Amino acid sequence: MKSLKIFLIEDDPFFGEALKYHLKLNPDFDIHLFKTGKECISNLYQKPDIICLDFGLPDITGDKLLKRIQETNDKIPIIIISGQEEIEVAVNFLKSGAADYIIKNEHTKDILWNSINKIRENLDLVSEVEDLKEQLEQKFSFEKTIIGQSDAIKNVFNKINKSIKTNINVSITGETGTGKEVVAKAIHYNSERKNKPFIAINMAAIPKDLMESDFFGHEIGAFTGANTRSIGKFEQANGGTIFLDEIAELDLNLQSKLLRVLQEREVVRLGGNTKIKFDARLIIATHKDLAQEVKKGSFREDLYYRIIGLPIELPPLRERGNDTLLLAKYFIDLFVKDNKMKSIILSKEAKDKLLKYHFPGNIRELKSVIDLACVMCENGEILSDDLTFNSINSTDFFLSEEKTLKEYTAEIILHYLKKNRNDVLKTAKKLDIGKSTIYNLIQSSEKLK
Ligand SMILES: Nc1ncnc2c1ncn2[C@@H]1O[C@H](COP(=O)(O)OP(=O)(O)OP(=O)(O)O)[C@@H](O)[C@H]1O
Repeated sequence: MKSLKIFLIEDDPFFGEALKYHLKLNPDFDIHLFKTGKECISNLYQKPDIICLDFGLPDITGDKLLKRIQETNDKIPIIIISGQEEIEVAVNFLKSGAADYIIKNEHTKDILWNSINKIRENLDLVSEVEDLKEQLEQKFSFEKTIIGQSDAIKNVFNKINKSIKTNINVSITGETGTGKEVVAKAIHYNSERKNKPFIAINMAAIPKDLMESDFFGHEIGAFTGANTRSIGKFEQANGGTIFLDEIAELDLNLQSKLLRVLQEREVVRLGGNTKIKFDARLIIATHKDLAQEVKKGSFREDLYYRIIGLPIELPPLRERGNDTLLLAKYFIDLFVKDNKMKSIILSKEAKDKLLKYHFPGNIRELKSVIDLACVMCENGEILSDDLTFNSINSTDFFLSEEKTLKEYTAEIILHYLKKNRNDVLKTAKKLDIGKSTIYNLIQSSEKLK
């Protein structure tokens, strides 16, 4: 715990020393005793945390000294110690910004002790809040935390910068693990809404029958088990940002309800009839091609146009070139710091291996590969063998077989044919090829048997 610098201004040497002696019983209190107001002012450069002032000093009255201190720094809590018992005097001091007013008597030292401790608790809270604010700002000053220097990521930074100046809806697309949520948070925490809530909802993670109540809230008795009123996520996000992740998973019924809510900018809780206004910026994300979903009929066209706003496309990691190595180094440094380890570097072979791999799980996968490599490596260097790829995406394996394009094509057609129970017409339509291509393929594979 940081020690507390306390200025004690008291002209009565006996009383001053007695207070000093008592307060010094707390080893965290760093007491500086002065006998005059002038001494106090000329020592303000030492930045005291608290000042305890005697009301009747020989060179200056308590109220004047209070003012002089406040002119230099109005944040320092000042405790007035006075022989005057009139309530009016105390009230005037408190009105002028004194933190406390203590009467001089045999209890002064104990009351002062408690008063200082209370102020200290407050100061600790204030500094904790300041620290957290600073951390938050650092956390989301996106150029420092969204790592990358490729043209692709610079383009993303440019779009983030554009979006934070207005309230435009933002739609973020990209494969899993490309940083869609990171970008959504960066927009929120760098916008004017940063001190209001950021509420994220993942459509793929909420059971369909709970979604509506989760979005819009419910009143008591709205459905079996609704024993309490619940405030929905849209209401919670008021003034801030609502992030709808995996929006393509929303069913058509909820899509139309969402459209209405976005048009009217108000929600009605389930089982209620009051319209509640809300003001939240909308950011949506999906790994699917929404325009394609509209074409397929699984996503409403009118909702699509309402939410699309400023589109930000996050490229897969494999298209970000050297960013893979920058990110790898960033994750190594994080791991080393979190685990209080000595520094670790990547060998040339390990770098080559990372650059060759195509990371279907993108940055999330890179982070887990690096974390494991930091644990496995020896002598502070990650070698190629320390990098283990546990990709569950079978495309890697499929492509690693190195067949000809004709062979791959045949394999794909046969796969879909089997999936469609040998329905040639359906398969041809799905793959957008002529049915004769499929018949020819079947014939030639029959011949091979
Ligand atoms: N450019 C980046 N710099 C540093 N860390 C990143 C970057 N992009 C993503 N990350 C990290 O990668 C992980 C995955 O990011 P995030 O959850 O934002 O991805 P996502 O696209 O929303 O994934 P999903 O589609 O699966 O929800 C997180 O740990 C995030 O902090």
